[in-house]
Amino acid sequence: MLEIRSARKVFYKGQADEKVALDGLSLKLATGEFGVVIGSNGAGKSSMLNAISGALVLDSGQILINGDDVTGMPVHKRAIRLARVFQDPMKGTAASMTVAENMLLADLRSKKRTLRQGLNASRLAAYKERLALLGLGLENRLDTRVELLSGGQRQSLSLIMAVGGSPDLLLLDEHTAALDPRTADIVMQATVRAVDALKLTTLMVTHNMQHAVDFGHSVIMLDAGKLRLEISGEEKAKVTVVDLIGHFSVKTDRMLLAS
Ligand SMILES: Nc1ncnc2c1ncn2[C@@H]1O[C@H](COP(=O)(O)OP(=O)(O)OP(=O)(O)O)[C@@H](O)[C@H]1O
Repeated sequence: MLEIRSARKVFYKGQADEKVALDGLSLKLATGEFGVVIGSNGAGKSSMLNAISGALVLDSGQILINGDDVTGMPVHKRAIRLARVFQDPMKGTAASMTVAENMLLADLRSKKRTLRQGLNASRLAAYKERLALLGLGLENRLDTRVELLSGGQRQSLSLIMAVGGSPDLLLLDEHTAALDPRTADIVMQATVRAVDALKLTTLMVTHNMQHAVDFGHSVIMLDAGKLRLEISGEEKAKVTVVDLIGHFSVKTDRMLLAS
């Protein structure tokens, strides 16, 4: 469960270029809920994710994860409870290491073990099982160096590595934005498979309105640092790309073409 209470963050306060990034933002995400966050450039989406991860210190307001107030908790302590996947598929994995070695690295990071324990048979079996969740055949490529994988396979591997420690919350920070449309769809399918199988509470930021329509339990729209709209249940099942675009106060050229 995630709760953001009246989060406020102002950059360059009192100066001519003052920017209100979060303006009393409040939202709740239930345990197991997959919320998709949309909003125009500068709406506060990254600031919100950074505030949740602790990278951004709020001026006021609170962040609660599973009921615990983590507002003042340092980033490294909060990191144990959070998983985050970023835009760049090259960042979440080590290119010159194999799929299995990458899984081991993630495993050791989340469980604070030493490298001495290495890749034993039970670990390899567990990694195969995890990778199979993605539906991309990575479980059969344990000995392949990651640099030989496609961008989509690599980003999906980043995702499964990030969630190895059973986090309370998964943050997807435009994790398909750097991929071509077909690959982005493949990664989204893999994401949904993993999120469903592992019952992860997930907050995904995207500029892809079709993904916001097709995936997740709710759509959360931010505007000028506030919650502008929340759509869930039957309303979410019926919503279209055109409906979502209609709620944007600022429309980009790409959106105007799509509507
Ligand atoms: N480190 C910073 N220093 C100064 N201003 C910032 C900083 N980070 C964000 N802002 C400002 O805060 C506002 C919200 O930015 P934020 O990056 O959170 O929006 P966003 O919704 O993620 O936008 P985008 O879709 O372009 O990534 C913007 O006006 C932005 O210029």
